[in-house]
Amino acid sequence: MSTPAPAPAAPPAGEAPLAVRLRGIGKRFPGVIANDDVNIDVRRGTIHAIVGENGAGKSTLVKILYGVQAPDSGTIEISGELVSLGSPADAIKQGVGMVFQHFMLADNLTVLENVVLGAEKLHGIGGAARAEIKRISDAYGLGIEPDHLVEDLGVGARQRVEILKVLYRGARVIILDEPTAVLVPQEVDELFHNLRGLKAEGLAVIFISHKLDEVLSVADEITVIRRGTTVRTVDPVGVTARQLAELMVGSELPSPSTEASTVTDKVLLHIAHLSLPSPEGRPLLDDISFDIHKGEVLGIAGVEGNGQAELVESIMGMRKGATGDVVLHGRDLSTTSTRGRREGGIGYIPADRHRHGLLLDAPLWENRVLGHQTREPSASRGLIDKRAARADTQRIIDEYDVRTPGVDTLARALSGGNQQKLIVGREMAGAPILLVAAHPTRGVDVGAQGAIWAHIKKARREGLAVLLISADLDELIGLSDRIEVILRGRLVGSFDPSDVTPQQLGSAMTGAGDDTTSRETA
Ligand SMILES: Nc1ncnc2c1ncn2[C@@H]1O[C@H](COP(=O)(O)OP(=O)(O)OP(=O)(O)O)[C@@H](O)[C@H]1O
Repeated sequence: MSTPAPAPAAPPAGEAPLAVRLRGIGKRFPGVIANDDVNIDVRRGTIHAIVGENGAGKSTLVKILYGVQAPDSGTIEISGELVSLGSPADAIKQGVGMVFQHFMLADNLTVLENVVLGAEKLHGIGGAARAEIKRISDAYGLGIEPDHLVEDLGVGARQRVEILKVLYRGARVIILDEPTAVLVPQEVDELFHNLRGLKAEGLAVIFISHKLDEVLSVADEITVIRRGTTVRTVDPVGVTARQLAELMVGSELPSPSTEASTVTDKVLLHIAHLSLPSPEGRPLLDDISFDIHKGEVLGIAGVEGNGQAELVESIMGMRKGATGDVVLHGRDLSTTSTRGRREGGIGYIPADRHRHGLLLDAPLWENRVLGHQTREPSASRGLIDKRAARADTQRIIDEYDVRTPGVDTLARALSGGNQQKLIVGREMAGAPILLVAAHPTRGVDVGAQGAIWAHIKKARREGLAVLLISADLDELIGLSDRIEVILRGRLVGSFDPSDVTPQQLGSAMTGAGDDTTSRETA
């Protein structure tokens, strides 16, 4: 798909040749300019981070570079050659690969099967493919075994399989979309070690992240995008996270404030002996008991896949087969429907906003009503009050700074972080007694994250109880009054957030130092 290339410009002395040059990239959606004159140079052998607020246009830009979306204007050069990328297949042909945040691996297949799927022509599906996987794994220190089943791998290893898959297809430019969002600190270190290995071999790594400290520790260059336009590309040396954030938002950030505890002795949520069997035998939840008090935030730390999703869904009445007591404010809800639990006063921010949180093809005001069909202001006397729902949606848009043309925009058209802000605003709107929040700020930029924390803290001051699940350990430590660690469906340790480091939590989460570390087989 490449058009005749102009002669590549000679690289300036002392600088590596360009892997990618984006010039004047523009992309519009109805009512929104997602990219407007974006210019980025990415050199070979470097790690290049892209940062910006929610809705700034980062995903749109990398989707254009990966051939998922066509730009309205601008040019893309790969290794000095002008290219036209009509599809991901075109991008892969040009040596551009992408690792998405949601892994796309089939659990019940082996690493080898996953890697060769769709790329059988390269090295077949047998010995040659296996040898190539081993070669790549060794060359970049990925530690991947071709014959392991993907379902037996942890999150970090799955991500390395995704990276290997892209390398197997010959990528020289690798794009990663928020790769650290699901990793514990130790895994982040490993990933960064791997990324440095890729760059040492002359590859270019482009990654999007909202975690500015991480960006500063690993990137060679950082491009800041604001409202669709490149603000500047900076050298991380000598720049602070705060300065980066200020470049992102175009103004100074308020300082974060710490707050005194508001925990009372009144129990609002009482969970006793909550268990959930799995079809294979090993319980998904094993005899979990805890209380959350009025004005208390209980944080749950755990490596993804250790029961936190099941815990939340059991408390919300979404899991058949769960046993044990769920008592809210003295009322036994153990056999009550999900709707009944919500009406009883539980606000719910689900982990998977696309599956449980939003109707993507419905406008924002209908999404405001979702799950709140029977309550004011979206309903009165049992009927949906469209006008009130629209007005309240506009209030959420204003208060939570949801970047969108208006209440009639489809949820699908919002950037990930802005979808999340809408959900948080909706769930807080019902004045819940208890907020069950799974990853409330996942994919949300630092400014909006601070705003969501402030909303949660304010509600906590007013007596809200919160069950907080988060993969972001700084968030858990900063918001919680108490942290419990979940490992293989059991609560295995309790920590005081004022006295624990992310590294200590990370160790407890992986079971490091205790003899239950090895994975039990079902
Ligand atoms: N398919 C689409 N239809 C309409 N609007 C869209 C579409 N995709 C993105 N947008 C809009 O384009 C803008 C940029 O979105 P994009 O997803 O690129 O932002 P982002 O910087 O990746 O944000 P986040 O950090 O929240 O993921 C947003 O205003 C978004 O609402």
